[in-house]
Amino acid sequence: MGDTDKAGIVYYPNYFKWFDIAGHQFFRSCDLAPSKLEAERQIIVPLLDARCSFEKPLLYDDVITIQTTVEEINNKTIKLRHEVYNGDVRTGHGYELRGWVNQTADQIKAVPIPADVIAILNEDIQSDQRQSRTPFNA
Ligand SMILES: CC(C)(COP(=O)(O)OP(=O)(O)OC[C@H]1O[C@@H](n2cnc3c(N)ncnc32)[C@H](O)[C@@H]1OP(=O)(O)O)[C@@H](O)C(=O)NCCC(=O)NCCSC(=O)c1ccc(O)cc1
Repeated sequence: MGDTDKAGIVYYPNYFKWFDIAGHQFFRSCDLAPSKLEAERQIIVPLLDARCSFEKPLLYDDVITIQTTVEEINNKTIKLRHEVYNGDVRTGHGYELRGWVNQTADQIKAVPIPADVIAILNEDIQSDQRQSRTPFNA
């Protein structure tokens, strides 16, 4: 509701907010919750790059679903692909590139993604099982 303008059309920055929420949901669904990464590994996953293509309008009262999958695993970054659906109709898609970054009192530095995390993320690439589907009200 609060995500639309007076005419009832969704305001575009909301897509990036939904991407952020869906990305966090995705990491939680893989047992890689950002709060856990920070507490247990001193790792944060800041956004380095993002993109969105807007294909169809979204209106007041539409209930949307975000489908999130791993698009790329690089040395120190992960690219998540997000697709936004209103029912069966895709209204937009894009990506978030997140860094795998060690944060200590002294420094913030990207570091190589460890093998156990690569294995978890590869499972997502190879199967449809771990796609996070997050419903929102536009
Ligand atoms: C994250 C950084 C410290 C990494 O810097 P460095 O340690 O020098 O790493 P590098 O420059 O070598 O880059 C590491 C990798 O990222 C890639 N990279 C870095 N920046 C970019 C951009 N802008 N686009 C694409 N790729 C990039 C780079 O190519 C390297 O890739 P691979 O090695 O091939 O995997 C620095 O890039 C930075 O501070 N960037 C700004 C991040 C930021 O402010 N984002 C805005 C939102 S903040 C946020 O999202 C957040 C903050 C805190 C949290 O707890 C959670 C989230």
